[in-house]
Amino acid sequence: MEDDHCNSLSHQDSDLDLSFTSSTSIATTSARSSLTRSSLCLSFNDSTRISSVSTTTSSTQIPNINPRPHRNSDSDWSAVRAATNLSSDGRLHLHHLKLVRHVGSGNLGRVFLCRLRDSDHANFALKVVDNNLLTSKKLLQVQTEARILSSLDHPFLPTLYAHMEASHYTCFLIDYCSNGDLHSLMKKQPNYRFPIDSVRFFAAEVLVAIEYLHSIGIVYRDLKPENVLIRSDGHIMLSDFDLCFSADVVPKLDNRIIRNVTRKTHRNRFGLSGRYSRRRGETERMPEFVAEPTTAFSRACVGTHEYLAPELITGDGHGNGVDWWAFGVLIYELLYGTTPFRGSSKESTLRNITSETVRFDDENTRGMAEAKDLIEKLLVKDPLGRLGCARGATDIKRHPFFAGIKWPLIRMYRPPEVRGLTVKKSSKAHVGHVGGWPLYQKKRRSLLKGLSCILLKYKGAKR
Ligand SMILES: Nc1ncnc2c1ncn2[C@@H]1O[C@H](COP(=O)(O)OP(=O)(O)OP(=O)(O)O)[C@@H](O)[C@H]1O
Repeated sequence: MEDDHCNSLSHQDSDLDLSFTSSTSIATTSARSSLTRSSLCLSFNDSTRISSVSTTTSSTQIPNINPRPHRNSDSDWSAVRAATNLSSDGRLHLHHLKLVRHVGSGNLGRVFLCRLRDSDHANFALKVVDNNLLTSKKLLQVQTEARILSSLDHPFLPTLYAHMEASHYTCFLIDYCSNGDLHSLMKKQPNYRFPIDSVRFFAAEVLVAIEYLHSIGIVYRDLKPENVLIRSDGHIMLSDFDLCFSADVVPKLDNRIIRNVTRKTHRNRFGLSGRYSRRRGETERMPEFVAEPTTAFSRACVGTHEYLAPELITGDGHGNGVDWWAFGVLIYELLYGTTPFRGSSKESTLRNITSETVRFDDENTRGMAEAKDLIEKLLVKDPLGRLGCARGATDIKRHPFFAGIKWPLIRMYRPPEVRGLTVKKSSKAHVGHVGGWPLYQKKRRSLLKGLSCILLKYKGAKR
């Protein structure tokens, strides 16, 4: 009941109405339950980069509005900006918000669906952390999450509209994802398995989100379907950044050498450069942008059992490769409804991860051979030989499983039609399904056909 506003926040931050903390009795929309695979955070003898963050909590307000270029002109930002402009100190406060309902609880805090008091059209998620209930380790995780959230600016990652520190609460105002998480959606599918084109869609978007995180030096470390939320438009949003660590990244332009291919430009009848032909025997250099934190290093054992990479379990230290391993596990789970190394206990799962190779017992229906090949290349025990570890998403995007995807248009693909996914119509034009031929290409072809007919007629008339 979205409109049954639960306990609202008080009008003065200094005089917080804490009654909303009792709202846990309200049913959660997410399928999170006691069966949820929880993230673990064990430290070996390594302080990791997280420790560079100060442990003191500030009661003063952190400047809470950062411009987010990719969302700058959208209505949610406009609503937040309008509320902020009316505020006496030019900041957003808790009293500008009304809570609608409790959405779920995590390791660190609770998440509420909320709206701005003066504008009912935009939904937001408010993550509320009670600092008094946290150990110093968890406080560090909250600070990591705050730091990471404030640096993100990507359509498949949360936009931090405001970061509020009030009394002993830390609050993050981010995008609300009305379609819940991918794990809950998976449970609604027949045999918990998504059709292959849906897996391709979700995997492609997750890949782009991780590519962005790595390009700014963030190793995510907690990839799993529970942390892939789905927005109202059917596109994904990665969540939960408390286990991330930061590393240096040096972006570079690599030259990819393509053998046996020569491109020769043809001229079409209008004198425009048209299609290319290929000739054997020559090589071509193609510049590619690579920004992968290949020197990232941490010894902390964090993540979720079934998704841990072998190097995390052995504790020898790990880097960017843990995300590419987890990406392989994610694709496997979305396709098969279970993870590849799952054992009868957590210990046997960990043993399987370090000793077993991934196995597939089913037939190769359409697209499955490519999917299996990609999974095998991601689930290589040695990170040095794992796809993605050396050059990041650039290499993974080229895998035949993703053939045909127009990566710059990824936001424009139509989300899959799967059971339980309600996609709100957006004003954005779609370019087709990820598995199919983008619609805009069909349109462009018929437009060109029409144009050439007109030009031929015109030439004929002149003669
Ligand atoms: N922006 C959001 N929109 C909709 N639901 C959300 C949003 N963020 C979190 N949730 C849901 O709220 C619940 C709690 O999320 P939260 O991130 O606090 O916990 P968590 O995922 O368990 O993370 P942690 O690892 O920090 O415990 C989860 O069920 C999650 O799916």
